[in-house]
Amino acid sequence: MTKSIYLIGFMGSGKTTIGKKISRELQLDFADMDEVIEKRLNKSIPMIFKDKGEAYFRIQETVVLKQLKVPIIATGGGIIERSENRIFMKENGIIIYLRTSFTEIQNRLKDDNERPLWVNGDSKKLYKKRIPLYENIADFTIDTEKYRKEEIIKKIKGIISFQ
Ligand SMILES: Nc1ncnc2c1ncn2[C@@H]1O[C@H](COP(=O)(O)OP(=O)(O)OP(=O)(O)O)[C@@H](O)[C@H]1O
Ligand SMILES: O=C(O)C1=C[C@@H](O)[C@@H](O)[C@H](O)C1
Ligand SMILES: [Mg+2]
Repeated sequence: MTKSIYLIGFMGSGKTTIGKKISRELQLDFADMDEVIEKRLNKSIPMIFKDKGEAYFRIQETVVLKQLKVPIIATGGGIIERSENRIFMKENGIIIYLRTSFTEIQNRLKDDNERPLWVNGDSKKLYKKRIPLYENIADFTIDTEKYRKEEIIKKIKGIISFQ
């Protein structure tokens, strides 16, 4: 594999969960961008947002995106916000969008307090704004409500096997 697989989608779409499982099953290196940022700054995402603000987080996110060279990458939900990130992913990888409805995300994240923009922001508005961005850059789209996790993983493995 020369290109990375970038998993994209709204918060709670399963990028981290699915990415980790695939990398384990295929024994391919994996990076979760949020985890990389947290380790680098030695701070949790909520603390980064609280202490430094979203703009600072977005800068770190772009730096990490450009440095990571591993086969499977779980991005953060906001990776598509910057056009710079979208161009980079398009040029350097295969982009897989894990499509999930807002209702299902509400269900999955009902007890979450680790995602500042989910907890504090207008998440419905954010969701509506981002959907076209995910859709427009995706090379492949997988509906995470139509398929079980195992089936999603199988589909992604299929995509990888063609690279
Ligand atoms: N396909 C799925 N079906 C049901 N629940 C799921 C599915 N994928 C993930 N989940 C659950 O949704 C929650 C959020 O998943 P996860 O952390 O993988 O999302 P994410 O896309 O990485 O979010 P973020 O953008 O905030 O990093 C977890 O509790 C996870 O178990
Ligand atoms: O959707 C977003 O903007 C975010 C999603 C998470 O993965 C984290 O990257 C952070 O909480 C911001
Ligand atoms: Mg994640």
